[in-house]
Amino acid sequence: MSASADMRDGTDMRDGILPAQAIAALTGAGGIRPASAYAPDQIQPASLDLRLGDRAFRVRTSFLPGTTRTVQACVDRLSLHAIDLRPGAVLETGCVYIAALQEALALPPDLAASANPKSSTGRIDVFTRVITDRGEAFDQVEPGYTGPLYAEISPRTFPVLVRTGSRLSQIRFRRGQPRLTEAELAALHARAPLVGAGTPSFQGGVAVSVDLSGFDGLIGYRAKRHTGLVDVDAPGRHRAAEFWEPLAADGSGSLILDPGQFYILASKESVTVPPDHAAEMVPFDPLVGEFRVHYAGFFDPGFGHASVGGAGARAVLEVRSRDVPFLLEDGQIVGRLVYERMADLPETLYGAGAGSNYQAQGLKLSKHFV
Ligand SMILES: O=c1ccn([C@H]2C[C@H](O)[C@@H](COP(=O)(O)OP(=O)(O)OP(=O)(O)O)O2)c(=O)[nH]1
Repeated sequence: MSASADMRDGTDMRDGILPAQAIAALTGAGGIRPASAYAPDQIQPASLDLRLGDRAFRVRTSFLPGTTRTVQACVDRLSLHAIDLRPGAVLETGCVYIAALQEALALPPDLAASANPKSSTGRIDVFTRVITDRGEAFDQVEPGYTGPLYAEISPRTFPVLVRTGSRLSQIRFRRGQPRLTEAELAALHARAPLVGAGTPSFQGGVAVSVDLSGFDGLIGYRAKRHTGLVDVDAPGRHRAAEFWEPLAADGSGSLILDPGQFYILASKESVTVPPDHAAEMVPFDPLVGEFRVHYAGFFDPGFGHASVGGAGARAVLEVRSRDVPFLLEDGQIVGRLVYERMADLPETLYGAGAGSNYQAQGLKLSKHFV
């Protein structure tokens, strides 16, 4: 019997992104090895949140292990200081940290995975990527990978307070190549619009543009500098005004992105992810401008879906300009949504559970702020 047949995950081995119940079954079969029992709501409709372990290392530089090294061997060479995360620790801006995660993997050969920051992590500009032993790319887990997972964490704007169990990243499990072709995307959109109204461009994913006309007079937020700490595990406990400068709509329909500044903006189109699909926002095209949108791109099945109270939800965009000031215009295409088939319908959709903080969102800061 093959390893994959040993590890039945409840999807009858269909190609696609594993839904929550299949992630639970994969865990039961030993394909995911959590150091302790999962936290409530740790399994999301199409992903698993990853928890920080007991220790982090401040390292001199970001790195990839390459085909021959383990992450620990690289940390042994580059570590400046070990930090105990159990009582909680502050991670400073501009520094790079590596922390072992509580979830290790022993994937069957037909399952790969990819990671992304949680949306709440991206919205506070904590740059987070997952690395594996012998890994040659960030956030990518090869089919059949057996070994530990680590998070590389680098707060860019706010210093953050984290602790053992904090959930900054999430992982999706994928069998086969479930990504929709342009023709399949167009057909799905024709059945029920994936973005707003009208016919978008489907090349390389569904085009998403930025709204700079204003939501109740606001076009977005610019992060303040030299702020206090954001406790990543304290939703609703930080005053937005201490961390963010609201950007009022001035009628120009444009915004000059200041290099080095971090912005929260929103899409012009409403976005929908049908329950039997998952989506990911990818940068539009590096050739269209010196700015980057999206650091946290997973969109859950059911996001924006009317059946779970999401109608009209916008995509929140995390935006920064690179080296030069850049003029962003209302309606400019800034990202693309890539859609993938689920291996099975998730038992719970985004918006149906208590832990869905961003269903039906407009221009929305992370859940930490009120
Ligand atoms: O760049 C992004 C990424 C995601 N989302 C939306 C779609 C996604 O379905 C939702 C929640 O994302 P995620 O599950 O990553 O957020 P979270 O931080 O875990 O929040 P929650 O507690 O609501 O799950 O936010 C965006 O608007 N912009």
